[in-house]
Amino acid sequence: MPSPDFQSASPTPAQPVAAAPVAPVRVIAVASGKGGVGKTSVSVNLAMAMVNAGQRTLLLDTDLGLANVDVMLGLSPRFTLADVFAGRCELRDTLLEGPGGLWVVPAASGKRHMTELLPQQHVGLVHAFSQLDLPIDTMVVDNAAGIADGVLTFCQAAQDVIVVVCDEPASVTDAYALIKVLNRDRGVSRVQVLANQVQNAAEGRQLFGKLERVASRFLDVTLNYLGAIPRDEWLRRAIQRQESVIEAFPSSPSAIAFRDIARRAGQWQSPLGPSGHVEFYMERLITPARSAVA
Ligand SMILES: Nc1ncnc2c1ncn2[C@@H]1O[C@H](COP(=O)(O)OP(=O)(O)OP(=O)(O)O)[C@@H](O)[C@H]1O
Repeated sequence: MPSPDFQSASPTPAQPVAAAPVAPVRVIAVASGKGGVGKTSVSVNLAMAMVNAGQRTLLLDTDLGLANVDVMLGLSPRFTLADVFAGRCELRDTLLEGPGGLWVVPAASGKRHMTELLPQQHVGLVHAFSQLDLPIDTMVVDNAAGIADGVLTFCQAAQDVIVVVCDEPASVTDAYALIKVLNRDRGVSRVQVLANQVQNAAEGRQLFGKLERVASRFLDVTLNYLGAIPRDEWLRRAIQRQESVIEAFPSSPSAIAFRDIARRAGQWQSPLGPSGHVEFYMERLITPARSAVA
């Protein structure tokens, strides 16, 4: 059983990190319910588009069973989250510097026990980020498929959740199941819907319409349509090259769409303060509020 306590991880040489910043960190969780719809592609390319837009960005892979952010970016992790949970290193030791200065925290693939973490270990991971002292503006969290406790905790702990759907009946029903449990069990009241692998713009809107009709009937949640990423052969080629499509083929249709999504995500209203639940970088939401009234 992995250690439930992040802070008790064995000491390793500290890596140089900058002084603690106080600005709030925008945390965006990417999830889908169904697997294989393109969550990791969205997380990697959204994060890269944010880096290109000048945002200091950290990409966290929480798919502890089938991690692949590092593979998609051609990175070779020395330590992963599995090592942190096993007490072999601290969270900061897993940090990798990716293309363009993108920070990456990789997960571990094929470690079966990593999918069996306790709820308090998921919460421990969320809190451990506050100790990183990494100068970032944005964090993108790539989640596992399904609606397991870890997915729900990481989505709840983010300020915004992007649910990725594609034009398959199971994708829409699983996305609805995820939104339902996030709303009813975790109090998530706003979800961004991103249609992936669409043939045209109308297909994306139709997918959103299907989800919105059921959600508005049965749930107390606001769904926003974030837009669509086209099915794009250039994206597949970029994956083969272990690069983001943003870097490999910047003028491809999917790269253009990702830049547009990143621009729109940058316009979302920031939270006015902590939500009162488990939350990434909670203290950075509190600090500016304090100084504002000082
Ligand atoms: N917009 C797109 N255009 C073309 N192909 C795509 C697109 N998005 C994803 N794919 C294809 O779908 C495959 C699965 O994508 P990805 O690994 O991002 O999905 P996932 O939801 O993260 O999967 P898992 O649930 O297994 O982690 C990719 O390898 C890629 O070939």
